[in-house]
Amino acid sequence: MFVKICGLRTEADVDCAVTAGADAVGFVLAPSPRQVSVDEATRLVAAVPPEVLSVGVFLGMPVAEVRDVAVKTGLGAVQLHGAGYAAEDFAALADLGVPLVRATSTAGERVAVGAFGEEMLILDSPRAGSGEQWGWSELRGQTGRWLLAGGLRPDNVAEAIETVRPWGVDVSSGVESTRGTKDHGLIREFLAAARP
Ligand SMILES: O=C(O)c1ccccc1NCC(=O)[C@H](O)[C@H](O)COP(=O)(O)O
Repeated sequence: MFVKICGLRTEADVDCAVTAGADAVGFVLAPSPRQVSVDEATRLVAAVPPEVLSVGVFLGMPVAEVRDVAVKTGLGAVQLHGAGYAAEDFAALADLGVPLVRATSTAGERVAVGAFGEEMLILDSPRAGSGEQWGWSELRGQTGRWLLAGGLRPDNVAEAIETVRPWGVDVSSGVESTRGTKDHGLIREFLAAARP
């Protein structure tokens, strides 16, 4: 089970997630209680070992700017949120050689782009990063490399995996003590629950 822990803001967060076994860590470069600056992201990405994917999360930033940030920070993947990005935006980024991940805020927009060498998809809640659950228990037949996101927590992730059988899972709110502040115990609990 591929596990992404998103919204990390400190080196201690990165160390905790990596040590607990996360396959990917996310840094939010968009308005959010978890937002980090480009300089902070550069410092955090440098703390991520090569076997763990560092994902930059963007919402609406012009793709030329996303490209510059990806190059400057050394991000391993770019997660473009929302429906505002067109196919040509991905083409503009593809020559970066940076895997692209497009998150969709509703199960209806099943947009997948190349990532991790293969197509990848994140099916998220209508309000990304909100901690809100959505109708993922109704999801059937989704195949390929896709992550389930939206309202996951240590106490529901095992059931979500059993019900929906995703390729991976992605969490932010469910491993926080307060919005924007990661709880390292919850990060460890989530990873243990996702991989019993
Ligand atoms: O996490 C945010 O604050 C955020 C802000 C703007 C766009 C996307 C954002 N997060 C994207 C993620 O990948 C989250 O991990 C995902 O939406 C799950 O969030 P949560 O329901 O809080 O676990």
